[in-house]
Amino acid sequence: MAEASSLTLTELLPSLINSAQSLARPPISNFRVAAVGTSQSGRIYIGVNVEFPGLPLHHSIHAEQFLLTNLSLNNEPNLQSFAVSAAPCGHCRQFLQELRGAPDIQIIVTSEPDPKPTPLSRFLPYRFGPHDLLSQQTPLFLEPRNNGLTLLPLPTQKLPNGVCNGDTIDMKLKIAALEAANKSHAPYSNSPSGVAIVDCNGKIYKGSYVESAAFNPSLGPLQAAVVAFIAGGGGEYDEIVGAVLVEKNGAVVKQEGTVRLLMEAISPKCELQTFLCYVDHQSSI
Ligand SMILES: O=c1ccn([C@H]2C[C@H](O)[C@@H](CO)O2)c(=O)[nH]1
Ligand SMILES: [Zn+2]
Repeated sequence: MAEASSLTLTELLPSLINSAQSLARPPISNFRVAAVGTSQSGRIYIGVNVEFPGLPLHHSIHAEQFLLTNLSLNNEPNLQSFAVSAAPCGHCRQFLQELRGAPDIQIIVTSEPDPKPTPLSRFLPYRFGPHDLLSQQTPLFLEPRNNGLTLLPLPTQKLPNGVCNGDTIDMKLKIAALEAANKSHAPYSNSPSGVAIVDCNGKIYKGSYVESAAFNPSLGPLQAAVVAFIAGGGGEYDEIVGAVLVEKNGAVVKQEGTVRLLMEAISPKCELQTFLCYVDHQSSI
């Protein structure tokens, strides 16, 4: 499309915003936000906002967070530029800092009178970010990582109340959740986690927890799995019939309670099981 209209990929992105907006799920605000971005691979990804009635607003997914999660699900190594239907909020400007080279990401705000690519550094000068807390060597979000987690319990491990390591849930779902936890970007708390959900057709969607250096804009693992569900063509949330959360034994950040809360709000009949995992130091990078 870009070639046919003699545009660069970045210049093409605004023309995709309207159709992407139709995928937003904002039953509280009725305000549809779409973000459409491209990576160095030249593929184009969308993001939309998602709101959950019956829960506090901080459970919402912003369009820009959806876009970054979508890039991660597709193993894209970076985000070059994106168009967005309204100016990115402070929370999203902060969340974008998790990417290496964040200041150079080009943003086009299509609601502006004269939309043109503007670097993120103009939207958020004096940035606080991963460089304030991590060493240069720590992988950032979208960079390859393996948290080296395994489901094998230590022989002396006693499981907390309500958590069982039984085998009633499909092994495939459990392995998918472990894979998601191994990809989780949680360098600030060292508490990676992942969720896998399965719909009534047996299709599995994975979501990895993503932390922000500023903590509050972090995105939970079930939110990330919901992004995979929507981006993967999922319909109503009550089609989600099974879910597994994998989180680290003894982690300082725990997801169980919050994941259960969100799951009960979107698909009350869905069975959710939590499994603890352990670090295998030999396989972590
Ligand atoms: O940068 C922003 C700002 C707002 N929203 C969404 C969040 C909520 O669903 C709605 C109203 O704030 O718009 C985004 O997706 N991105
Ligand atoms: Zn935002």
